Amino acid sequence: MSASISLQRQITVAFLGPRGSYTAQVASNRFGDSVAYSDMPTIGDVIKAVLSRTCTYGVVPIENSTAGNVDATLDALVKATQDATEENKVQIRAEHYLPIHHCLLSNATNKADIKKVYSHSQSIAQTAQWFEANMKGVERIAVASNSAAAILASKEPGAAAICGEQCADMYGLTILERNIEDKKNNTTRFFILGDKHEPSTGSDKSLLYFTVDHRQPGSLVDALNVLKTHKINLTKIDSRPSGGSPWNYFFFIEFTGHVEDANVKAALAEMGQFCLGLLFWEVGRIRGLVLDYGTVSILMNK
Ligand SMILES: O=C(O)C(=O)C[C@]1(C(=O)O)C=C[C@@H](O)C=C1
Repeated sequence: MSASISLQRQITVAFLGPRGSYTAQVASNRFGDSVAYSDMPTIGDVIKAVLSRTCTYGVVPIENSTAGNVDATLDALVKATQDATEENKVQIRAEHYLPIHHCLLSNATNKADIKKVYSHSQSIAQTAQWFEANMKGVERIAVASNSAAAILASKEPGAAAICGEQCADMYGLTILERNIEDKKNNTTRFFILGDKHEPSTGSDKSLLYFTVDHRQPGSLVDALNVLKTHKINLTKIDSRPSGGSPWNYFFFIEFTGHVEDANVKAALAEMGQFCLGLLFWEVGRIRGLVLDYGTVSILMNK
């Protein structure tokens, strides 16, 4: 066996399982056949597997074009940066966009026999109008993933799942409807996570989170204004409850640039004075994850 193959065999990729999830599809698109895969019951477990080095890489959904953020991922990324040590960190290695076309799968051969439908909460939200128009009043139950929903539907008469068509053969289900997503360009963005990031390539994105003094008028504007001064382009902003006192928030920002770029370094150092309550990561009271636009071959050569 060649050295490079034996090296690749040691690579393990964690994904939100069971087999057949969209996250599994992204993992397979990015890493192919020569790595080992490990399916995890929750998004938090995928991120923990990367942090603990049980797995080399992890794949998690971050947002959907119809239903918005996957909050479980944002929350678990915060937890991972808080649990990180100097040696063990989680970084975002790449992003991946997957068009999502949901099917309705069941043991039943007729939609009229379906009494309940399992799926991930994201997929329930992405098909809400279709259900209103076509299966009004049928109970929908959120479970940990779409493929977990397919397994439940395969064991229960009168149950169905919203999931990808790949689950039909895998779990012996019939495709009753295809393309039931409300928006035809429905797309989910995923992060590929690893233990470190690439050096700056000149075409990177970064994700930071921080909190500000909420009693101080303009504190968020002050923090963001630093990015403007350094000509850093914001691509996304979100907030989540900080988990500490009620009505305090973590702000998440994505911007084009890399933590090693001179203007980003300078901006983060300045932003520190407007941010509160977090331990230092690279600079200031800000924690950050660099989102590399690395290709999978770069990832696997590491
Ligand atoms: O990977 C899966 O199949 C999932 O169940 C997760 C998930 C998500 O959380 O966004 C992934 C993509 C789809 O947008 C719907 C659900």
